[in-house]
Amino acid sequence: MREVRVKICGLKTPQDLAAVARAGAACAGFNFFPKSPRYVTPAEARALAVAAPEGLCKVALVVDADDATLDGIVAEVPLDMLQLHGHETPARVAEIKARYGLPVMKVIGVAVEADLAPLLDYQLVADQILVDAKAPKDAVLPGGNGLTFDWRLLVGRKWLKPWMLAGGLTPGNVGQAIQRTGARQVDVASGVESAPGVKDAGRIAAFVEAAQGVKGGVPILR
Ligand SMILES: O=C(O)c1ccccc1NCC(=O)[C@H](O)[C@H](O)COP(=O)(O)O
Repeated sequence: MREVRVKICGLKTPQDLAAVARAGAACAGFNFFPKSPRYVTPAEARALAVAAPEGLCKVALVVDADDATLDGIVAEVPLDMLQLHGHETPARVAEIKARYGLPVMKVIGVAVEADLAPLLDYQLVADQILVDAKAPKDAVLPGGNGLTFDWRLLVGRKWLKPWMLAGGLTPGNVGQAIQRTGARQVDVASGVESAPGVKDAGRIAAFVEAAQGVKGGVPILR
């Protein structure tokens, strides 16, 4: 069975990038949501992206971004994927994919089974799906809140596109999350930090090791 791919989201410094590369993560995420403690400007993200080792997938996280914002990011930062973490409709996902010619990963926030209803429509237009915990109504951030959701909602699901699991993952629970859901890709932001927006190289290494050390990855049926 192939290795679990890990994405570490919200990198801000060259030290973060070095830790991610050293740990053997597959993807690095740059966060362009201005209210986030993980926010980077396009210029800051560019400096990190150009220094990234070959083969590290560079992902831009945006939230309901308009064309002007996306134009600025895509023109400045060498990217491999766009992560849409807002309320983008399937039509908007298709529009962004066509406009920039980059693979697009659409995020679905999940708290209850009904939240998974739009999955089919999004799988028809996006290249990948990221299943994350749904942010509470009063949350400032639509993601990166360190919340988990009921992983049993994913068990036995048929997927048309590659998908990634996120939401409250940590070095301590990622192995169990992979075993319970059968995820082959995982994403983390706050679970590898010492404070909001401050990545911890030791936790990054421990997370990747825990994710890649899982044997079997067979979903446990309800
Ligand atoms: O991390 C943020 O600050 C953030 C802000 C706005 C939208 C999304 C955001 N983060 C998304 C992620 O980094 C992850 O994909 C995901 O939400 C998991 O976060 P966490 O539970 O902290 O691991």
